[in-house]
Amino acid sequence: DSGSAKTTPEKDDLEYLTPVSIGTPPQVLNLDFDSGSSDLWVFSSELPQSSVSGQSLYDPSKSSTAEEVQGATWNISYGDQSSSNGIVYRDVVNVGGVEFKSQAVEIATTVSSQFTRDTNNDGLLGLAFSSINTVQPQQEKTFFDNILSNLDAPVWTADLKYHAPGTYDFGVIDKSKYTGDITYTDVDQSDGFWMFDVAGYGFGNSTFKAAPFKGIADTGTTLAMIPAEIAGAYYRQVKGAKLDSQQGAYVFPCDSVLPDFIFGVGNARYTIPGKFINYSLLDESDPTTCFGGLQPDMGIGFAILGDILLKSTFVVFDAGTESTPRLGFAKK
Ligand SMILES: COc1ccc(CN)cc1O
Repeated sequence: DSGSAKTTPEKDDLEYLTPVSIGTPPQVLNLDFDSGSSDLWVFSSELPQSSVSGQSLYDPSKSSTAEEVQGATWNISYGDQSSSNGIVYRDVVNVGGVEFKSQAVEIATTVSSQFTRDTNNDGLLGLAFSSINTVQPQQEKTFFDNILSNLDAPVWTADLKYHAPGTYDFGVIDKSKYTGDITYTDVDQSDGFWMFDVAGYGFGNSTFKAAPFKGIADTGTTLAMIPAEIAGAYYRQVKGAKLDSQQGAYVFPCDSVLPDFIFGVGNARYTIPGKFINYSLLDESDPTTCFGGLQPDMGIGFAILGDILLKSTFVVFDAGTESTPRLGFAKK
């Protein structure tokens, strides 16, 4: 098997939403594919109306193939302090033509306000490792883990774009989506994430600094949260940039010309265009102050390489066969 699904950015590339068919007849929900978590959960007919503001709802009672997983519950919280929880069904799930007949579909009975306010986001499809799936008492597998043995190649790929639709592919590495070679690097999955070594960094006219740091490839995080000293050095190159203490984030004049940010994987070097790092207005009411796409990580011990970084490359999430999982990066 192999398949391809179009993924479409919300405003400012806040997140990328991908249509997923669930149940019989198919109910299509737009989910946020998240390589930083491992639960497939959806807005559902079991939610109180006060928690729903336009999202599409999965209703298991309308699916002839839905089966409740008796006694199973889930409860998840994310880095941005948002959270959700509920109960579990199994049903057929189809992503870009690749189908799994008994995927755990975690239906929300509670969602935090950030999700209620996120009106086009109907839930998340986790693509980190199944070891951090939150279903109890019996942990469930991610969609990728479930389909892995049927895929032509043990991979999924992300081709996210700046302010434009991209694709998530399963089971195939599409040569038309990248240029040059793919550079692979080993993944340490012990925390359940796609964690790898960034070989170093550079920006503007500085020379590349071979100062490795660990990071996770996280399609479900908007920005790139990097070691604080690197973020500080980057924004010192931007006239008028400052660390907004209230936000704990760097802001700068919107007309700033931001330097490109170079990151290394192995011997390869990739460029995040400065344009991507001029992420958005800080506040719709102030057109002069903008918010950076590179921000300091919160000292959690690893960087969170989200969409700002990922969208500048073609990324292969490779489960490996006998060997360890690995990540591949290519220019595009
Ligand atoms: C509030 O919205 C979200 C919270 C957390 C994640 C996962 N990083 C994705 C979201 O769309």
